[in-house]
Amino acid sequence: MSLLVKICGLSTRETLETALDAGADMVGFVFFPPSPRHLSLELGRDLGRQVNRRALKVALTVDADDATLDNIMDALSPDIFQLHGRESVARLRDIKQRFGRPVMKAVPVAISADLAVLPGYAAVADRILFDARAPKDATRPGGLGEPFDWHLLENLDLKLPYMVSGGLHAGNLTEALRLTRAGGVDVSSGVESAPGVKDPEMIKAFIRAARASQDASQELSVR
Ligand SMILES: O=C(O)c1ccccc1NCC(=O)[C@H](O)[C@H](O)COP(=O)(O)O
Repeated sequence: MSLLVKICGLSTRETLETALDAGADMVGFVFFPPSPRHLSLELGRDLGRQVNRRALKVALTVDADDATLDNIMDALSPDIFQLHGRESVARLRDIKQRFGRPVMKAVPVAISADLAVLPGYAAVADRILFDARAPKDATRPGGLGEPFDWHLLENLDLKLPYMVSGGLHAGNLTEALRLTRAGGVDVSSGVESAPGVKDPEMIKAFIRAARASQDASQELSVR
């Protein structure tokens, strides 16, 4: 299974094109007004068209109601909904049934007890995204550029596909993958020159590093 690479929080045509050209598997679009990466529905529609099936479109929301999700569905037609709030297992089930799209549930991690939510979510979600738990005074639950202790996932036994995120960059993603054995990596701050400002060279460097890590892991597995 090849490593999935997600570039999240894209908000311009140029940097979206860079991510697609560099081979991102997933491109994430944030619909959460307090975020510096928040997109209007109009921009989401425009960027969504630009993707043109070259990657999976991920719509990122936080405790969004049905009307908000309806609007995002109409504008972006996401391949995956990434639910990054306090959405319950029942809410995940509702969203899957209402929109007929896979859902990726973000699970905030700071201590091992944070993993207690996994059995419930794993019964409904299609994929899990492990992210660093945001500080209590944070203005958003993700996209903060801080890692969590990847050792917390060392003994994880999860049948569901999962990604690791939180403070990743080209220089640390290999270690994150080694410790977590995640099937994908997700990044936002680590490819930005400033909050919400994606850097094309950093995007390319991250994807190069992810592919190099994937190749090295595959070489080891065939020895
Ligand atoms: O990116 C945001 O601004 C954001 C806002 C609200 C909820 C989640 C958000 N991002 C979620 C992501 O999938 C990020 O890629 C993930 O948290 C990693 O972010 P970073 O640590 O900045 O790489």
